[in-house]
Amino acid sequence: MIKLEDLRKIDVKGMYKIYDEWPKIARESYFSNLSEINFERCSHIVFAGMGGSGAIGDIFSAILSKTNTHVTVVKGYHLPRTVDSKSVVVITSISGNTVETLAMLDDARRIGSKIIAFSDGGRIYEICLKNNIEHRNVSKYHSPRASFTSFLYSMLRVLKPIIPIEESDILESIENLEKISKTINSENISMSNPAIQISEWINNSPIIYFPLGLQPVAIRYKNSLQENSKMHAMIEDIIESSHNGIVGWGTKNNFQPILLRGQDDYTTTKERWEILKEFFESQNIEYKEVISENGNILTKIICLIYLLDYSSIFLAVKLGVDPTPVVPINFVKERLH
Ligand SMILES: O=P(O)(O)OC[C@H]1O[C@](O)(CO)[C@@H](O)[C@@H]1O
Repeated sequence: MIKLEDLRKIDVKGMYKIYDEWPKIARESYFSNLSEINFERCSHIVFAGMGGSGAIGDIFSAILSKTNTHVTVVKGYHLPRTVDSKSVVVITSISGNTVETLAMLDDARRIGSKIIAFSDGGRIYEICLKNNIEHRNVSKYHSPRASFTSFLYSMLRVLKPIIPIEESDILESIENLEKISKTINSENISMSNPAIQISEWINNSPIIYFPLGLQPVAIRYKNSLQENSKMHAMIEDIIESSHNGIVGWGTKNNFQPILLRGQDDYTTTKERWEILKEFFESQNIEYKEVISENGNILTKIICLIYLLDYSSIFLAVKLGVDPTPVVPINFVKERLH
C-alpha cells in the first residue's frame, strides 16, 4: 500500500498539490478574464500541439465529433494540405518553445490561416506579439502535463465563438470534477480512493482499451503512465482490436488489460465489451474495468483523466520512481537542432 510519507518524500509541493487543485483551476480558468476570440464560425479547425498539448486537441476532436465542424489534430512538424486560409489553426504549447509546434505555427503563417495561439510565454508568445497574431497567455503549473486543466478550460472560454459546445456541459464537467476530487486526492491514502485502487492493481504494462469517444482519455493515460510512472503502455480501440490486437494475447506476455468504458456506450460497443471480457475470462487473464462518470462527453473525459492521471502518480510512488523528471525526453531535446 502506498504511504503518505512516501508521497511527501518524493514531491510534496509539486505535482500532487496541483492535481488537488485541478477543479479550482478548471473553474478559475473558464471564468478568467481572457478575451474570447473574434473569429467567425468556420468549418475546419486544426489543433496543433505535442504531448499534453496535443491531447487537448484530441479532446476537442472528440467533443466536436457530433457537430458539423471538421477537426484535424496535428502532432508533428507540418500541417496537412487541406489547411487553407479559411481554416482556424489553434496552436497550443504550454512552454511556448516546443520545436514541432513552432514549425506548425510557421506553416500556418505561410498558408495564411486564421491563427490563435495559447502558451505560457516562450517563443510562441514572442512570434505572435511581433506579428500581430492572436495569442492568449495561460499560466503553467508545475509541468506541461499538470497544466492540462488550466489550458483546456481557458481554451474552452476563448474559443467559445467558434466551438459549438453548450456552456451547461462545461459547467457540468467542472461540478463533476469537484465532486470526484472529494475522494480522489493526495490526502486520501486509502482503498476508498479509486485512483489508489487502480495503481494497486497495476503490476505490469497496461493495454488500455477504449471506445470511440474516449480515445483522448486512452492517449492521455498512456502518456501519463509513460511520463509519470516511467512504464510502457499501449492503447487499443475496442472495435478495431477485435480484428488484430486480440490475437496478441496468444502467447504468454506481461501486459494487463484496462477497459475504459463510458456509462452509455453504443449497444454495438457494449456487445464488444462483453465478448472481450468473456475472452479474457476464457484465457484466465485478469482485467480491470474503469467506468466513466455519467454526463456529457466533456464530463466523462475530464473526470476519467483526473482519476487516471492520479493513478499514474500513485503508481510512480508504488514503483519508487519520481513522477516529475522526464530525463529521456531531455536526451532527445538536447540533440534536436
Ligand atoms: O506543451 P508544450 O510545452 O509544447 O509541451 C508538449 C509536450 O512536451 C513535453 O514537455 C515533453 O517534451 C511534454 O510533457 C508535453 O506534453
